[in-house]
Amino acid sequence: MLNVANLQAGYDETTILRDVSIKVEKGKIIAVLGRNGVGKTTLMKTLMGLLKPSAGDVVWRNHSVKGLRPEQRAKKGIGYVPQGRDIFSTLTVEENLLLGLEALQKKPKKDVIPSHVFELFPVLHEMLQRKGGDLSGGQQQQLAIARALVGNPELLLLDEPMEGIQPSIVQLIERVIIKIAREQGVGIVLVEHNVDLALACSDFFYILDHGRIVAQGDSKNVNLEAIQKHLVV
Ligand SMILES: Nc1ncnc2c1ncn2[C@@H]1O[C@H](COP(=O)(O)OP(=O)(O)OP(=O)(O)O)[C@@H](O)[C@H]1O
Repeated sequence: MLNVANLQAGYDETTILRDVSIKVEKGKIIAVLGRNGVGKTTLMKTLMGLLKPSAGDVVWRNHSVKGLRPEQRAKKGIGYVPQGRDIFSTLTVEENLLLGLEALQKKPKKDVIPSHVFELFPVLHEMLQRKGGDLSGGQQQQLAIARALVGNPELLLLDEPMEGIQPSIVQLIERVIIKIAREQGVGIVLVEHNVDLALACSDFFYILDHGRIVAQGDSKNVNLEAIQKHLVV
């Protein structure tokens, strides 16, 4: 589904990502691991089109999306939940969710939030009229993921969705990620600091170090000792 080949990207004159190649198959969860500042968010931004690569290609369903803007990529089925949630705090939960419809290729005649989103995150249904900014951190994170799901993505980019969230919500988000991958065939790229958590809910992992992929493999068959040197500070 997603084929990233020899990607190079960064900010102004600074190159951060070098020769990064990753693949994401339908219904598979890919974890991207690495210490602070190694380029995980830069990779996500480049996949979404917020940063322009200086070399390499991003191929989505057999077509390069390198020249497409973020909203064009969203319409092609790529959903993005940035680090730090990024919900609209002055809009209600319902208004935030309705914005997710903008990502649909064909907008429905009537603006309706698909009910499966509330099955995954029941608390959002109870809080439809509450302002986004008045939700707890965990609720805001659920709202951010739910808003991306309203756009019916086939690929979901999640940048540290469990960061700073209480364990029960972490478990809920983990269950949701696995469910949408297995049942809806959504491919997922998950950036996550907690190695145990990332490996437990992913199928395949990549480790970034200084902007390069330095290790990769099957998440269920990891030599933890071998990867530790890329992860400990
Ligand atoms: N807007 C920017 N302009 C210039 N440099 C940036 C910018 N954003 C990030 N960087 C730099 O790019 C490098 C990679 O940052 P990035 O946010 O991709 O790392 P990360 O692996 O996601 O880190 P973390 O785990 O802390 O979120 C860092 O050295 C960072 O300082």
